[in-house]
Amino acid sequence: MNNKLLLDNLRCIPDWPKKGVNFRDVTTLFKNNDCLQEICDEMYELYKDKGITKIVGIESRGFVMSSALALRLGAGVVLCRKPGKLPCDTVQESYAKEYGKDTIEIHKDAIGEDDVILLHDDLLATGGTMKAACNLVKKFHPKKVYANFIIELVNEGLNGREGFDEDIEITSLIKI
Ligand SMILES: O=P(O)(O)OC[C@H]1O[C@H](OP(=O)(O)OP(=O)(O)O)[C@H](O)[C@@H]1O
Ligand SMILES: Nc1ncnc2[nH]cnc12
Repeated sequence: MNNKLLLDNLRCIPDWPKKGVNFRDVTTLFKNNDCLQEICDEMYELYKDKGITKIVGIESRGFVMSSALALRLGAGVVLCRKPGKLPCDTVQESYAKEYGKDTIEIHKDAIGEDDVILLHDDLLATGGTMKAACNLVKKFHPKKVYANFIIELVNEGLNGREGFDEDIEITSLIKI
């Protein structure tokens, strides 16, 4: 069920960063402690029994709740970053974006075969970023991979949930 507190506090900016895009600005949830608590509580309920050992936060808005939830779950945090930002050896994955290509990367020693991974980002639009992150994490052969978003865009014809591997369990807190 969609959460009224979160929906009421989420700012939407029409035509940003370009005409036709309704930008869902999660910073208006992050700045509000009631919303932050609510997001953390809901995520905790979803994942408290899954044995999550590491949360992989996707740059940059995925970093915020990753660390809050990791502290609550007793898990670690791994940063999934845009290229050239991580200082040590990395494993990379490239993916197609609306215009051109992009790449994300994770430190080579960040994940092991015993890990149960929760990937987290603020928002699912086309799903390109998260599908690439799933492919990247699978290169480490963890025991299990989950994916979570605060916001899932379901009414814009983007079909972001399509194309994920079937073994990835996906959740979102609010669907718009
Ligand atoms: O489902 P998709 O179509 O891949 O879009 C979703 C991605 O786009 C946004 O990030 P952005 O690239 O704006 O990066 P930022 O968080 O660093 O601003 C958002 O935070 C997701 O990571
Ligand atoms: N509509 C949207 N709002 C916020 N972030 C996005 N990333 C991709 N599409 C977005």
